[in-house]
Amino acid sequence: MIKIGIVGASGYTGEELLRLLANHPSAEAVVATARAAAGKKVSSIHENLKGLCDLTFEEPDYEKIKKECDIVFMAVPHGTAMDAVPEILKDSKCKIIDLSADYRLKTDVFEEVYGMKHKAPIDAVYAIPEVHPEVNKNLKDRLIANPGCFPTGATLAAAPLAAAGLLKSVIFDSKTGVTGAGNTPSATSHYPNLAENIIPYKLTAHRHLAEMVQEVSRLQPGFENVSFTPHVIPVSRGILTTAHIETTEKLTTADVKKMYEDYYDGKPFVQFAESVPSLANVRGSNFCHIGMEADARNNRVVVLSAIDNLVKGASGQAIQNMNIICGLKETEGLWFPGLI
Ligand SMILES: NC(=O)C1=CN([C@@H]2O[C@H](COP(=O)(O)OP(=O)(O)OC[C@H]3O[C@@H](n4cnc5c(N)ncnc54)[C@H](OP(=O)(O)O)[C@@H]3O)[C@@H](O)[C@H]2O)C=CC1
Ligand SMILES: CC(=O)N[C@@H](CCC(=O)OP(=O)(O)O)C(=O)O
Repeated sequence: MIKIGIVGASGYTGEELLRLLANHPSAEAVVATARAAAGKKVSSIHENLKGLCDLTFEEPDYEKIKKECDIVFMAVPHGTAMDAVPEILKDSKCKIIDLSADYRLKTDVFEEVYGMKHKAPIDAVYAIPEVHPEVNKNLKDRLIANPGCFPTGATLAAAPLAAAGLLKSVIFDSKTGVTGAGNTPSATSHYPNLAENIIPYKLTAHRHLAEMVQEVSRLQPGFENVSFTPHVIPVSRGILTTAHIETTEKLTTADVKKMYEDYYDGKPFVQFAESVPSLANVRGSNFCHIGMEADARNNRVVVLSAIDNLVKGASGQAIQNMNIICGLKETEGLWFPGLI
């Protein structure tokens, strides 16, 4: 059994890692840290895990984690993973999968976007497995930067057209559930503000834009004509992204569909919607559902992607990456449907 440590296990992504690992045939959580909840049973905070998880929250003790764990998931806020990552990697064989943004971007871009000095720059592998199959080949990599939730849905929506070099401009318009903001209450998540409402925010300069540009331009070198606007909607989970893509040539819906089917052939977690993808069909699962239509009047394609922000957008993708770097089947512990 692969032994897992989760740093930040009292939060949403920490809970989701524990929930998914409870059913993983080859991995088990052995350490769950949380400072405020230290000493409390995990299942007293995450009551959905009663009967499934017998761990007690501990203060983070990285020397102990290094001794007891093969894989460490960092499920902590941006700017705090970097405090622990060098210590965990030093004199140990542990591999780290960091769910925060600390290792997703080049250091200078990170410092500009997140407005903080990086305390411990280290090379990491940024891994959306469907788009970066090279992760499969590097079983020696020890630090995986797990992608952001919006960039996961956005990159999956644009990747086949980008890889074909067909992008002229892309506007990602995303609707997200409230858990994307973590478990600290805010005005946006306050029920009377959000119920029966949609709240757009960070209209042109969300921090995930840099990650989207990084990933799309990796597929289509030199392409940076990307815009992104997020909206919070009154659901707890899910991100539906509408990508308005201007292409360099006119395409039919059949052309685009074929291109996407070919690109995602053999990628089990990307599936195609019969008409349009819905959040309900992917909720709780690691699937990304995609739908598309070419605009017959001009060089424009609308591509939709639906993911669960806590699963494919965070903890599920982190376990998918763990499976890959541990040489397990990519789908292990993750092969189950959405809740509808
Ligand atoms: N929510 C989402 O949809 C997604 C989140 N992410 C990223 O995953 C990370 C975790 O997010 P989420 O679970 O939502 O966050 P939460 O705010 O829900 O939880 C954060 C966790 O980290 C712990 N923590 C906070 N500060 C520290 C610290 N300095 N050292 C050790 N532990 C700390 C908290 O407990 P305590 O303070 O008591 O120790 C808590 O357990 C973030 O970087 C987030 O951006 C990525 C993709 C999607
Ligand atoms: C609703 C809401 O506030 N969502 C968050 C999503 C960010 C997130 O989850 O962070 P990472 O994916 O970068 O780790 C936001 O827009 O900042």
